[in-house]
Amino acid sequence: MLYNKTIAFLGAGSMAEAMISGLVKSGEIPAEQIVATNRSNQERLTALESNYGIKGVKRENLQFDQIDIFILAMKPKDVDNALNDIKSHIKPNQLILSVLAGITTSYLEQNLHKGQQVVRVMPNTSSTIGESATAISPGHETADENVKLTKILLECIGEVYKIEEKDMDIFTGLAGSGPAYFYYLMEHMEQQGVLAGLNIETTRQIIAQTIVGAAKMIQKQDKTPTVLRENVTSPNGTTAAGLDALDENGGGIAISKAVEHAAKRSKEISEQIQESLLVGSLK
Ligand SMILES: NC(=O)C1=CN([C@@H]2O[C@H](COP(=O)(O)OP(=O)(O)OC[C@H]3O[C@@H](n4cnc5c(N)ncnc54)[C@H](O)[C@@H]3O)[C@@H](O)[C@H]2O)C=CC1
Ligand SMILES: O=C(O)[C@@H]1CCC=N1
Repeated sequence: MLYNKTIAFLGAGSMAEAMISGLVKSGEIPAEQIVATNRSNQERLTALESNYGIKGVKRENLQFDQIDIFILAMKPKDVDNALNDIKSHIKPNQLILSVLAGITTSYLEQNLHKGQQVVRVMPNTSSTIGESATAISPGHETADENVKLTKILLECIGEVYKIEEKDMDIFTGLAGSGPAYFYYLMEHMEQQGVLAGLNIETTRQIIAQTIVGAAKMIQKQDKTPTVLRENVTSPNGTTAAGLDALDENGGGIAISKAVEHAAKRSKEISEQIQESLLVGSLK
């Protein structure tokens, strides 16, 4: 289903690169069938070409009729310009995936053709190594075969969860932004390792393996995080001392707030974009 498809990334930043890397590494789609374009940074396109074997194409040279799947990968604030730009070049049956935080399928549908095939997608940067947790929510008129195609494509870069669009904000707070929370945690753990005299590289690998191990315990066993946490925690032992410090310093609340605020920001972006559309239509 995938092997003959051509894919164009509109936007060539971090997220596009993560997806390109994962797709190319998967071997499920030939690199030369992947195209990336951006506003004007030719150097960036050349780097993507040489690193992944894909084609970097200037926007004015993009052959829209040769593309099966477009992936919108610009910042949410640039979506208006991007949709205006592509609308006259695409057909309603061409599949548009959008990875933009907060941009709803309704918004995409309102700004593209009637019956436009759209799917909202939320990957994360672990796409780079095929380990993303990616959500998909199809548009109102998107055919089942296109949802299936989207799922097959995104399974090349990790696990795919089909969710209701109303849940996209919380998914973004958990998984789209999620890797950053773990990196933040790692930065702080690393500082302590180094402060105690460990070599930074060794410390980093120790922490990474600890996180991988904990994550795999959840994936491979039918046990809750609470049970697994309790198994680590000996009465009056080292873990209890660590967890007490987390509690005393608002660790749990901080983590909850991080997810809550990221989800809230995703919702806010939707509202702001929708508002700007309304203002535009009143002009
Ligand atoms: N970075 C991440 O971890 C994740 C990002 N996203 C979403 O991915 C999108 C991109 O994020 P990043 O890659 O981090 O941003 P970035 O700033 O690294 O890249 C944005 C790219 O879009 C290009 N661009 C802007 N307007 C354009 C247009 N009209 N046509 C073609 N290209 C255009 C820019 O030149 C740049 O190459 C955002 O909407 C974000 O919400 C979603 C999930 C995770
Ligand atoms: O920070 C952002 O807005 C994007 C969306 C999810 C992860 N990065």
